Amino acid sequence: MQKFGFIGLGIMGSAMAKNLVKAGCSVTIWNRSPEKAEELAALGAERAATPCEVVESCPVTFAMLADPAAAEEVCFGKHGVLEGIGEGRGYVDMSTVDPATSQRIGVAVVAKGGRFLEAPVSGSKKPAEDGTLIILAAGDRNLYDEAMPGFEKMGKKIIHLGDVGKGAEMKLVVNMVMGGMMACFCEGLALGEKAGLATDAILDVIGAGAMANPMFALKGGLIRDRNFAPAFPLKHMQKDLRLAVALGDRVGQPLVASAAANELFKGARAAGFGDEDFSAIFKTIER
Ligand SMILES: NC(=O)C1=CN([C@@H]2O[C@H](COP(=O)(O)OP(=O)(O)OC[C@H]3O[C@@H](n4cnc5c(N)ncnc54)[C@H](OP(=O)(O)O)[C@@H]3O)[C@@H](O)[C@H]2O)C=CC1
Ligand SMILES: O=CC(=O)O
Repeated sequence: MQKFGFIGLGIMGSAMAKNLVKAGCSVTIWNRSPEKAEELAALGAERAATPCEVVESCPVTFAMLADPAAAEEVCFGKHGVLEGIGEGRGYVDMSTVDPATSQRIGVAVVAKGGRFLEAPVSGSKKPAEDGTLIILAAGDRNLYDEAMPGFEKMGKKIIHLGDVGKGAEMKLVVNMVMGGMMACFCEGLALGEKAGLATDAILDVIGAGAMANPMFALKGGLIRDRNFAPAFPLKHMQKDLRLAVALGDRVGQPLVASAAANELFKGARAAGFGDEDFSAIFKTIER
């Protein structure tokens, strides 16, 4: 039986870990808020008391955490990953973070004798539930091969992009595009509604042409129905835009539209919509 650890059981992590358990893997889990581990424990996952305990007891551990601060706390904090990682053990951080955070974690894990891979994912709650994520791995090749049986239960497309940092960069590029698209989409819907056009008619026209895409098809109806239940929390999209804009600074790429989208998402967070779906940017735009 394949054995994996899983740290971080939020919207994404709980669905991903569930797919490992359902596929018959032995999975040891930890989440900061213990109640989120209950459903998985009922399905047969083993609970650990700390991240340290998870990595100590598993050859390969996956993590899916909110942001750079969370990823660092779980790695460097008391009873964290670094206290348990030993010779040859693997740590695969699937959280969306900036390349520098990922590299810091990777260097520390390797210094303790462990192996490190970053593997952020593209695809939201439903693809996580369906095991159809796109996994953007980078780092230790042997660990990539060893983690593959786990990846195959979580994703439909798994790629290795090079050294640690490249997976994070790819993820930030993709999500920056997604955030900008959502902002423009919501402005279009709000403009159309104020001009007296029916939302269904706008969605129908967009869906029939070159701009048709699964995100607009899914989110369009939910925005029309004012359903902003979180699949991808708005606070995480703003974090991704912030990190993408910082990457633009670092490499000297102007990001005029994306910086504006970041400001919109910052405003939506300040308005209290951070825990709603990122499509709740519509509520800030329509006011
Ligand atoms: N939702 C989505 O559609 C997608 C999300 N992502 C990325 O995946 C990651 C997880 O997203 P998602 O599951 O939606 O987010 P959630 O907010 O649902 O879950 C975040 C997880 O991080 C944990 N966490 C936060 N802070 C800390 C901390 N200081 N110490 C320990 N654990 C902490 C939370 O623990 P607790 O339960 O205690 O709060 C929880 O397990 C993010 O980086 C996000 O950007 C990537 C692709 C799609
Ligand atoms: O990060 C979000 C996603 O849908 O991908």
